[in-house]
Amino acid sequence: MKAVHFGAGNIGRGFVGLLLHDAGYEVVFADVDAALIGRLQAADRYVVHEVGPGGRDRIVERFRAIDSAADAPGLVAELTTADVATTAVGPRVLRFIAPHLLDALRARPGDLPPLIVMACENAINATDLLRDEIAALAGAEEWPTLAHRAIFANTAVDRIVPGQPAETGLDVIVETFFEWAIERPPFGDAPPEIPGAHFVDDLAPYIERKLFTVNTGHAATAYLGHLLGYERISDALADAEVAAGVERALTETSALVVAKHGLDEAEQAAYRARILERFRNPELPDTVERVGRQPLRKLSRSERFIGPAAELVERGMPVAGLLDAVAAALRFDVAADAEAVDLQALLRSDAAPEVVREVTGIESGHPLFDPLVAIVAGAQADQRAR
Ligand SMILES: NC(=O)C1=CN([C@@H]2O[C@H](COP(=O)(O)OP(=O)(O)OC[C@H]3O[C@@H](n4cnc5c(N)ncnc54)[C@H](O)[C@@H]3O)[C@@H](O)[C@H]2O)C=CC1
Ligand SMILES: O=P(O)(O)OC[C@H]1O[C@](O)(CO)[C@@H](O)[C@@H]1O
Repeated sequence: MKAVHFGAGNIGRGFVGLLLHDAGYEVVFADVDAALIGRLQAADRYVVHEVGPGGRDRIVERFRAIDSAADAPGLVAELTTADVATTAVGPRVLRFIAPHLLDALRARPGDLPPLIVMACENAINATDLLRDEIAALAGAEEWPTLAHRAIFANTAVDRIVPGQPAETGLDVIVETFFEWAIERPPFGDAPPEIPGAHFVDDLAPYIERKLFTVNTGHAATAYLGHLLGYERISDALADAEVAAGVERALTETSALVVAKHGLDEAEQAAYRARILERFRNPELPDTVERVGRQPLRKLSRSERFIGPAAELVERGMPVAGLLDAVAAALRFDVAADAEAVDLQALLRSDAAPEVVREVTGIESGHPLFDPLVAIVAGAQADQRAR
């Protein structure tokens, strides 16, 4: 069995690659980072170090690696005969993966079972986005002749894999916890065997609960923590003010997922508490800059802040905690982060209502519009005063 995995970064090596390896797949890592691919090609194993209670070392072997920028034909040849293709590259990179998958589906021999495609990104229905990119490239005439050569399944992935210190090389430090939920219906009666993953009939409650609890909470910790000058996530959450701000935002998103998906309120409260414990793990060298990275993506319409806030106000439910986190995100001024730089430039150049439309996708007339305009105007005033 062979799996081609796009993105040999933190989640690629520390989570998806590990679980596919443990499921018996030969993993072929594909990445555009030539140096990283070179190191993987030169190695015959790497270690995933789980830190925290019960953590142990896990060995990954039997992998190969291919430079997807330099050797597109080689990559397509690997994909053409693969059983599984996964990604962990970031939702905005999926469109660059699509052409490779399209070429592989074109070349796929008719006697092979469909290629299983799963995007493992922090985004709702990321695999559907990838499929739509491939279908658009193929066009309305060709796509129906190719679609049956692949099975597209959405997934929700959860494991904190922080930025890695340079001295660890290919090895990866991860938390012990992980969850990989995969939607079952695309597979009919025969889902692939991936111990460690679980198959669910309806992914929506899983992905929304995960994105609007883990990712809302983590990013809120990063933005509120950055505002108070913290570098590490665990230190930020030890601050009572940050912890209270995160708790307010998560109380709101919890109310939404409970109301929308009929989740048990006590169970959701326990899920939330467990997650905060994970963020507090002092052995995870995680930073507010990594967790807050790409604020424009995180402030976009269906993401972890605006997505739940929009639904909450539409239901007449409170959003003050989420709005405080958004206000902090607007002050995430980090020179090394291209999106943070763009966000600060936008705050300097555009009027507040325009910034709200461009960044959050919320239009005037929506009940969230005026509160967001006020928050943006506040961030602009702060910026001018700095
Ligand atoms: N790190 C974490 O704790 C978690 C991350 N995720 C999600 O996983 C995805 C990846 O995140 P990380 O692993 O943290 O990022 P990362 O930056 O460590 O890894 C991404 C990798 O993708 C590669 N890449 C970029 N463009 C590419 C392309 N066109 N083709 C092939 N490879 C390409 C990069 O070179 C890099 O090695 C993101 O969507 C993130 O939201 C999800 C859950 C947890
Ligand atoms: O690129 P993003 O969305 O910040 O993804 C990384 C996030 O995913 C998580 O691992 C949660 O699963 C967080 O640790 C981390 O902040």
